[in-house]
Amino acid sequence: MKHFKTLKNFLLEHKKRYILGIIWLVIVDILQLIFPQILKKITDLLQSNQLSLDELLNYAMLIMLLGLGTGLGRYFWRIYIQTTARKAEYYLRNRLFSHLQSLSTNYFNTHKTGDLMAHATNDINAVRTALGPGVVMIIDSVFITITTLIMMIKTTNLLLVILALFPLPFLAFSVQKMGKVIHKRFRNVQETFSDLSDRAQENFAGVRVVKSFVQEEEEIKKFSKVNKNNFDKNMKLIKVSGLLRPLIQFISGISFLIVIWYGGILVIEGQISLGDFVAFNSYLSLLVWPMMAIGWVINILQRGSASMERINNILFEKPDITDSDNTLDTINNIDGHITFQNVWFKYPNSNGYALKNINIDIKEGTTLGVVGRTGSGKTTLVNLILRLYDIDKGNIFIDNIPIRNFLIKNLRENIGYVSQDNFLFSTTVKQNISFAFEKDIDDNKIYNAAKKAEVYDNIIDFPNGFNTSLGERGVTMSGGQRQRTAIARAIIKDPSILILDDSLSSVDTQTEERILKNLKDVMEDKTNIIIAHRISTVKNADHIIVLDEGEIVERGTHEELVNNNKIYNDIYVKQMLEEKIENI
Ligand SMILES: Nc1ncnc2c1ncn2[C@@H]1O[C@H](COP(=O)(O)OP(=O)(O)OP(=O)(O)O)[C@@H](O)[C@H]1O
Repeated sequence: MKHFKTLKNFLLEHKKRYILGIIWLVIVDILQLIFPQILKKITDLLQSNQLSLDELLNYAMLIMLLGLGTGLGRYFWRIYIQTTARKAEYYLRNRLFSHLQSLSTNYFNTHKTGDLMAHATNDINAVRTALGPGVVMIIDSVFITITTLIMMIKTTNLLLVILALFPLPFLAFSVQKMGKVIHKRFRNVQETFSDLSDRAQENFAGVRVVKSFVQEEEEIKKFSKVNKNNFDKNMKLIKVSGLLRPLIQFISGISFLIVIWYGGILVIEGQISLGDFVAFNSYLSLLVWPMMAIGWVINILQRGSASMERINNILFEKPDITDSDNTLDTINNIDGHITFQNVWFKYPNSNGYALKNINIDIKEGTTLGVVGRTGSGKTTLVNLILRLYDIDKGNIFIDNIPIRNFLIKNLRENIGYVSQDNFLFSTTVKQNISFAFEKDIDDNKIYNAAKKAEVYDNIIDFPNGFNTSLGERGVTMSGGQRQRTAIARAIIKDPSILILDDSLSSVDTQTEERILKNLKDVMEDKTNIIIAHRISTVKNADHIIVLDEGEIVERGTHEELVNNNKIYNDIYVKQMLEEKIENI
């Protein structure tokens, strides 16, 4: 149970609700124990012909009141305990999500999204079940077992109690064992169901690929296989879960059989009254539930504890990239002078260096162009400026201050980054462009950014203009439209440093020219880094570097590099030729 320590503060804060819930639970149990005593009284009075109609009515009223009290009590303990368990679930899920947000990029490279989703759903559910039904079952079953046993002994004799209880531990044992198997099989069903929905979802999302490759039949076969797997796992589950109830009835039936046989003899011999016999049976049926509950609760607590341990493993994970003791939280504004000094960088879990001995000086207000073959280290270079990763050797300075001395939040707020994947959220176009702002901002600012990024005309053609939803339930943007929306999202921040990572690759050369012309005044007072495969994108940069296998192999202006006659010129000549062929 030590894993639940993480919830110590939450539980202390909510202990009052738990205590109130437990009080109601005990009240319900006590009321349940009175019921067999009334039955005993009625039976004995009936047998001796001493019960008047009025008295019978009184007893009936009493039974009704008891039922009402039990119902009310059950409602209240549910309100106190179950709602607190739900609160714990809410608290834990929020805590897990905000902790995951604080973890570094590399954590998400090494952990599968599906696993993280499982922690956020299955594991948190298991913890909630332990804190809700788990707590109730333990207290309820212990209290009811002890008190019922006392009442049974008081009502009849010890031998009858021992004989009647003899089969019940088997009940607890079977429920515990079968519960384990049922849970395992249920998990298998859940897994196959998630395979099933993954396959269906992928197929609908990739319907164009499926149709263009004429793979419909093949996909139907594959789906049918996963569906069959789910069906088989469900069958396996039903085989065990269907057995549980008859088994419980069988084992408890043996107890009742013993009571009827031996208890009957005691009544015939006059050692106990008929009322005692009826009350005893009633107590016995009260005991069946706690015996089952003990079996269940062992599994629930074990599962809850294992899930809490898995959640703790995430909660105790420390982010790799953090603010250091030398952080200067007073620097809010960055001018944008970026210096790389003998920088070496290797990705975690990777053998070779992705960047080797990089030296660059990008003066504020200037533009650096970065070209190079795919995999040469261009994106890695900007990842380091954003501190998505920390360098292994050398120094990176911004405004002559080591990059680690900036608050990460301040550093990133001063950078407008258009990433290569141009990820957009499934919200409206407006919300995507104003993503960096917590509050609503002036619509004109959004329109202006969209105009600068040359996407305004496309957006106003969408069904709801800037309020159009994107993603599965909205419009699907073309690659070029996505790129330009991502540019608008970055420039609206008016950052000191603007980074465009291959952000104009999906637009034609004329649109590219227009965007660059529009961005000219945006870029004028900023430090800009433009990564591109196309020379036309970077040719006007103040300084261009060529990366190859993590090293800077050429540097200079466009004219200097063309005259150099090396990699840059090769790419340039090839692209000029391609353009000429296209224009023929
Ligand atoms: N998270 C990562 N873990 C390990 N290696 C990585 C990771 N990201 C990139 N790399 C490797 O680092 C090298 C540089 O990658 P990078 O993405 O910087 O190249 P790039 O020049 O931007 O390529 P492209 O033009 O295709 O975008 C590549 O060999 C790549 O495989």
